[in-house]
Amino acid sequence: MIPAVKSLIWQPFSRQIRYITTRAQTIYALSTSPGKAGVAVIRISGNNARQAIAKMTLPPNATLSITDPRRAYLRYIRHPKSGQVLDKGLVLWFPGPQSFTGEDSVELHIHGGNAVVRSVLDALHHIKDFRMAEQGEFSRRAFDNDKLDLTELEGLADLLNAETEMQHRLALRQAEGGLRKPYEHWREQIIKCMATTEAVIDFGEDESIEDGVMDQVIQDVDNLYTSISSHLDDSRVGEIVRNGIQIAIVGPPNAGKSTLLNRLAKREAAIVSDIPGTTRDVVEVKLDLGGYPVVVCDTAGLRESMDLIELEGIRRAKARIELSDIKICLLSLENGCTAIDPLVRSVIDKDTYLVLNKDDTYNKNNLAQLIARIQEETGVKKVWTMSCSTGQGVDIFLKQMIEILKSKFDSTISNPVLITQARHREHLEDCVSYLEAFLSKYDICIESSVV
Ligand SMILES: Nc1nc2c(ncn2[C@@H]2O[C@H](COP(=O)(O)OP(=O)(O)OP(=O)(O)O)[C@@H](O)[C@H]2O)c(=O)[nH]1
Ligand SMILES: [K+]
Ligand SMILES: [Mg+2]
Repeated sequence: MIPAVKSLIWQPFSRQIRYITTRAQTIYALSTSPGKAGVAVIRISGNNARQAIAKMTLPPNATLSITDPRRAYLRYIRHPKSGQVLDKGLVLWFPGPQSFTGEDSVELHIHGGNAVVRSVLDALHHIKDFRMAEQGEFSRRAFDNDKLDLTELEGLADLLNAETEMQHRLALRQAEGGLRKPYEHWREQIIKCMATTEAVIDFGEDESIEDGVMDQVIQDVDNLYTSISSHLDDSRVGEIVRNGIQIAIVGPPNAGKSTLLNRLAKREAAIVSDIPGTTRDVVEVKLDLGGYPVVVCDTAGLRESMDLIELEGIRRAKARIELSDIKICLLSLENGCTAIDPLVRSVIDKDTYLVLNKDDTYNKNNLAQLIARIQEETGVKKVWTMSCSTGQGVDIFLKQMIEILKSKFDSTISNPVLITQARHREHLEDCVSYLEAFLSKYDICIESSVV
């Protein structure tokens, strides 16, 4: 056989064999994070997991005493070859399929010292067909054994990465099947419609196919089209909350943008100076604002410039502004906010909130008139005055910003199913376009048959 053809046939087959043999192995890993801790959990999963109990907890020639599933037994943990005691801890037995992976599993809860953990992991390596798990392998096995589907696995990964209350809520819902249930329902409906349509194509003239079955299919496809389209029409809230709400601080040079960022971050994240054009790169800070994950970006001051590096900074600022969900435009009260630079004007839109900074330098007599004039000129809904250097007005600003986030995202977050990944959105968009194509083609068929 030509070698290239042979390898084409052999390769997938050998990959398959490798997969089957690795599946037969029992895997183990530290499930808690490494480092000093009161307790560390080592998880073992696979056909021979129970051997770990026999080989690691008993003195030689003793009988196996761990019998009840999901019950904690306090035992000495020993080296399987030498019998040397490595630690004393809890041993739990989870017979498959009632375990996370669906396979026989064992958990060892030992002391969380580096040397203890390392010695137990080393000891497990001495049991035949036991090996260290690869990254994500426990979840992979749970998936292969139908314990979790892909959306639940993604939810689980998001749950582990969740840093704020909203991300936690969203991920928990998904990990518990929040997306699986509607997606599974839609899938079943689509398969039913396809099966009926194919039956009509193949046996349409048979008397066994009742009249009007295609009308029902059209109705079902129409309903599917409406539900999936409305699921897609969510202003991308799920993806925004999962990845963090992007807030850009924009404005002319020296307005105090970097001073505001540092105050929000409670550290010197960006350089502050009285030289206009100090910030060039986009400086990002992650914050938790009232449970919402937020990424605040400080950007270069917007103005006409001849300086090539400053121009590059302005280009980067504009690109980031484009991607942001919310903009905070800072103007300085130091010069009385007499005129707004056209470049700054051009980035102000309905998602922009205005902050008049350096309140401490301003004579407040005609502040109300000034705010009214700026609001009229820019059309922004909300204007705050504050002093980023003294902190005056910053707390009120933050409190009201949280209210704005709530009104923007809360009602949608309480929606039981939200798309959290771009991949889900792409597939759903494809699905909607196929349903649409089916509906429009079917219309043509009906029209031509009427003619
Ligand atoms: N009086 C007063 N000075 C402030 C206030 N906020 C910032 N400043 C000063 O204004 C100057 C400019 O501040 P920055 O934070 O560097 O301004 P920026 O908008 O980031 O400037 P660029 O990065 O150059 O665009 C610094 O000297 C700050 O100390 C404020 O509320 N009151
Ligand atoms: K500056
Ligand atoms: Mg700056």
